Amino acid sequence: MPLKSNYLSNFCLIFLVAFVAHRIYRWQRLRHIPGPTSAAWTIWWQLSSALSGRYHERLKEAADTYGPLVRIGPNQLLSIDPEVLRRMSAVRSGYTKGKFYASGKIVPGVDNVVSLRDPTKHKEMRALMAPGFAGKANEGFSFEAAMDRQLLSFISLLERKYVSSGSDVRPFDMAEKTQFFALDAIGDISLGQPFGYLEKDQDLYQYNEINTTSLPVMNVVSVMPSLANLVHTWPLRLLLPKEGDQVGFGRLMHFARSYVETRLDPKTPRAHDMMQAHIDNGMTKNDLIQQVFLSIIAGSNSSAHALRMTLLSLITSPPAYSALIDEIRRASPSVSSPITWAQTQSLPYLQAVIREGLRMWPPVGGLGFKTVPPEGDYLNGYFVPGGTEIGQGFHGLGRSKAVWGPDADVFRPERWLAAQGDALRDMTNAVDTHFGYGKYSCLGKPIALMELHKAVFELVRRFDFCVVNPETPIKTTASIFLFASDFWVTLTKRNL
Ligand code: HEM
Repeated sequence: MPLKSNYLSNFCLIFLVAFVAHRIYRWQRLRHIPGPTSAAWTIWWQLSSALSGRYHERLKEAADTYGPLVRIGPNQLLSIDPEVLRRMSAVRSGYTKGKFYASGKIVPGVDNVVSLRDPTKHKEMRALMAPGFAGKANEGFSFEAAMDRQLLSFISLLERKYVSSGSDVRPFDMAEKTQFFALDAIGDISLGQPFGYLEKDQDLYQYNEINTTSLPVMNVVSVMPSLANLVHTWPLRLLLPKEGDQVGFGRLMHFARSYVETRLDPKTPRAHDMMQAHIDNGMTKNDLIQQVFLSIIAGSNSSAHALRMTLLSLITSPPAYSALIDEIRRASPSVSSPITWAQTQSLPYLQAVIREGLRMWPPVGGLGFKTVPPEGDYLNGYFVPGGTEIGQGFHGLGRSKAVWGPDADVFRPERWLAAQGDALRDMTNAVDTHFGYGKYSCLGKPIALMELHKAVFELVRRFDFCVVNPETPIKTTASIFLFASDFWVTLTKRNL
């Protein structure tokens, strides 16, 4: 018996020594890179920040304190340097997707373009998707016509139900309505039909409600990617949404499957939408189902948040708001209704507003870690060993005083009009990193930019907005995407 307990205590001792030695080894690998002290030892700093709902702000504070390359975990760094972000994702870069991307898997065991970490498979999937998202297909498949239909439907909803006049005051939550618009727009563009959010003016199948409660879970999984595999195993997977569910994500899964089966049925007539381009390009049924999920999740949360934060910034910045109204007033008689994408490109103040909104409020909160190639790399004066993971700090970059100057926290579209030459090019490159870059760049960027330019122009052309709660105009939470609620506004008709 004493012999047995001796074995056990020796085993425990060896385990403890090995554990401590491993921790010390991990700590010393990156000890030359500054960061919060506790972050260097465990992932608790990341996890507690992610759980706080203010992860983006905690990361920015860390970068403000420690510099553009900051250690946020035992093997994790964060970069807010636009050059580093571009270097990591450049087409020929040796960096690859980090473990973070496991959190992008939507259905257990099935990869999509976001979760695919193998560089060859990811490249092949992007090639399959590219024609559906490409500018040429945009024309052929009338992306702009679909966007216009849903923009007019959005305006019609606001005119029908929410115009205030005199003592008839009709406050409404613009956070919710922008989500409805973004969902119907991406539905019409990618699936050839809107989901009906704008027509019904309600959260169909509680999708939004469940979306906003499950995104924080994805956020935690993104900090602890091993959880992604764990939650997909029995018995935890019994808690995950299922196709038979009547609400939320399970309902979406059922919709995606039956929608794709109908589209693949030889009796279904050909359509003019992104899905048709994917079918024509030879995507499998499983890949097509993933496209439906991606369109809804990646295509609605980000655009909706960018739109609502740009609107909020505008209506709470009187000089910018009046300058945009002036530009719209001058342009109005000569542009179509809704304004075309091409016409928006001749309105410098509108373009400056959209860039400034994206700069200050990047809608993607997930860090999209990339793994440093085996030979290591030199970044911001530090040697970073191979295998280190580096996250993309979009919020910190958008507010970096080193990049934007001392007024980085101020919504001032004029900065885009004043800049010229190399300075303007650097600013544009920096804000563009909010869409990712190179081999990992956002495939929906042209759709998002079209949506933002058209919607801001047409909303401000028709309505005057006012926040209802000046003390807390909106509530936001950081997760894989930033999301919002309680953006209470009133609007009155404007005739330009
Ligand atoms: C303002 C709006 C948007 C922003 C800021 C944005 C930003 C991003 C970012 C940061 C990434 C990841 C880059 C990385 O992994 O390093 C991404 C990927 C992606 N986005 Fe967007 N996005 C927006 C709108 C959209 C829309 C409307 C769609 C349409 C469906 C879309 C589809 C995608 C897809 C498919 C990917 C995966 C690309 C890949 O892994 O190769 N996004 N986006």
